[in-house]
Amino acid sequence: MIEMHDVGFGYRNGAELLSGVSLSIQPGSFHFLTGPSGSGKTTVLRLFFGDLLPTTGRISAYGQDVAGLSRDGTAALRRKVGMVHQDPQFLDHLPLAENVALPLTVAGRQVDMAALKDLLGWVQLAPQARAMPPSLSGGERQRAALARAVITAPDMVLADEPTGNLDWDMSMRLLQLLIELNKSGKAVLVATHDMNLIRAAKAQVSARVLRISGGNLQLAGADL
Ligand SMILES: Nc1ncnc2c1ncn2[C@@H]1O[C@H](COP(=O)(O)OP(=O)(O)OP(=O)(O)O)[C@@H](O)[C@H]1O
Repeated sequence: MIEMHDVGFGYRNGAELLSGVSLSIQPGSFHFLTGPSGSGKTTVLRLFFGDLLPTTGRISAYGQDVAGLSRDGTAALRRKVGMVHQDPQFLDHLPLAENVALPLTVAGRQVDMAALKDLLGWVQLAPQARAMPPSLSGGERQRAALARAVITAPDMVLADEPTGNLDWDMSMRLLQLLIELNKSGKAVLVATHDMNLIRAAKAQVSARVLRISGGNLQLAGADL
């Protein structure tokens, strides 16, 4: 459904970071994206999210070239692709529940309060629904970001180092949520350098592990 075709990318002020990257994300698939710090994991996710455009090559989403999308088209793509950023940001003056519902409210869509309550329950944040973001712990922020990423019922969830600052127990809770999303049919793509997280996931789901190396993607070995 979302595909990179021979994509090259470099930030304006730097050398080419990615070259000849081709990757197809199929419905219901689970991918990990790994590689050293600075290799371009976040950049790949941002390209899939329509946040960056490739310098060369093409990204197609649902049969359409992402570079040709109008503003409304990009907004529509972002409702189909949920993104959990590495360091999720919230509007600090709004309670958690309103932050989670924001992708719907900014799109002028009705918020189904029962569904919002269920979603907060799913990420185990129902008691914090009225809490203000600055009072949340790191694990609560990551779970809130995941809830916000899936409130538009996307087909695909991108997560950038979602367990980066979490202890092992909280990392496992977050991983279970991602696995549940995948089992419900969503494609999941997780950028991480945590090999233990990848091993724990592979014990439960069939996941492909891709490594960025030399600006390209390679299938990681079976040793993981
Ligand atoms: N907005 C930007 N402008 C210029 N250079 C950038 C920008 N964002 C990232 N870079 C550079 O691009 C390279 C890849 O960054 P990216 O964040 O994609 O890597 P990463 O693999 O996700 O790293 P990490 O594991 O440390 O999060 C780095 O050298 C980074 O400094």
